[in-house]
Amino acid sequence: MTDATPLVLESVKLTYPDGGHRLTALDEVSLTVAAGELVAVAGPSGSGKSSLLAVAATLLRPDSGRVVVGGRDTGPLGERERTRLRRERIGIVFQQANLLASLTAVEQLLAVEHLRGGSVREGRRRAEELLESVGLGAAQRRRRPHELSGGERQRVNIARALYGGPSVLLVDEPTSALDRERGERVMELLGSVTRRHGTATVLVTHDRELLGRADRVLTMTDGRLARSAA
Ligand SMILES: Nc1ncnc2c1ncn2[C@@H]1O[C@H](COP(=O)(O)OP(=O)(O)OP(=O)(O)O)[C@@H](O)[C@H]1O
Repeated sequence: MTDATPLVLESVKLTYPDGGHRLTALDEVSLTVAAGELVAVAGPSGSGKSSLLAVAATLLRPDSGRVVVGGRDTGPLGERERTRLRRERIGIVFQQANLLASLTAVEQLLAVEHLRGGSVREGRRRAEELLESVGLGAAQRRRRPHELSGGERQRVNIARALYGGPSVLLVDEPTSALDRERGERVMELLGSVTRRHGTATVLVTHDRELLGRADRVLTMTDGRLARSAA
């Protein structure tokens, strides 16, 4: 493990094809996130928030600029190395909890262990502990996604993202499917998870009311990132 800054984006530009032109989704975006820091990125629909996460997750390559994870410039890495880096360093929580319908909560996490080629017995203990730490009781840990509430599913999703011990946690609209109270509780959880696990966490949302738990709030407007006035 290195103690380099977990996540640094330097002058990142990302464009998509748009008819005969290119649409600029990220316009010279720079961002540094320290271990144990929760950064929230707010901004209207289409401003580039998901694109920011996709680039930080090394799922998309920027047109220019650098994405540095744990001190390592990801630009020169091939696809296989990027996949390994993601598996070892980056936890991703998508908008909808994309859990596998036939697996219990514990098994969702064990599926990650399986991908990593690790020990299932060790994995089971870790899965139980992580699920407990995000607030899921023993009975809930045995349930399949359709037997859990939206907030509980999102907790499973967060526990699964933490399973590999990531130094970077990227979270896309974690509360969009939840009512206000459950949304606030998930935000509270993300704050405590960030501190407990020491992750560099970036959370994007269009919901400004949920930003109170963040250490820093940034605003995305037309692909540009700026410190929020409020
Ligand atoms: N694969 C793609 N191809 C072309 N254009 C895209 C693609 N993905 C996103 N865009 C465009 O890039 C811009 C930024 O999109 P992005 O999804 O990053 O915004 P967002 O802030 O996450 O929006 P939302 O809050 O609605 O999820 C938008 O104009 C969008 O239409």
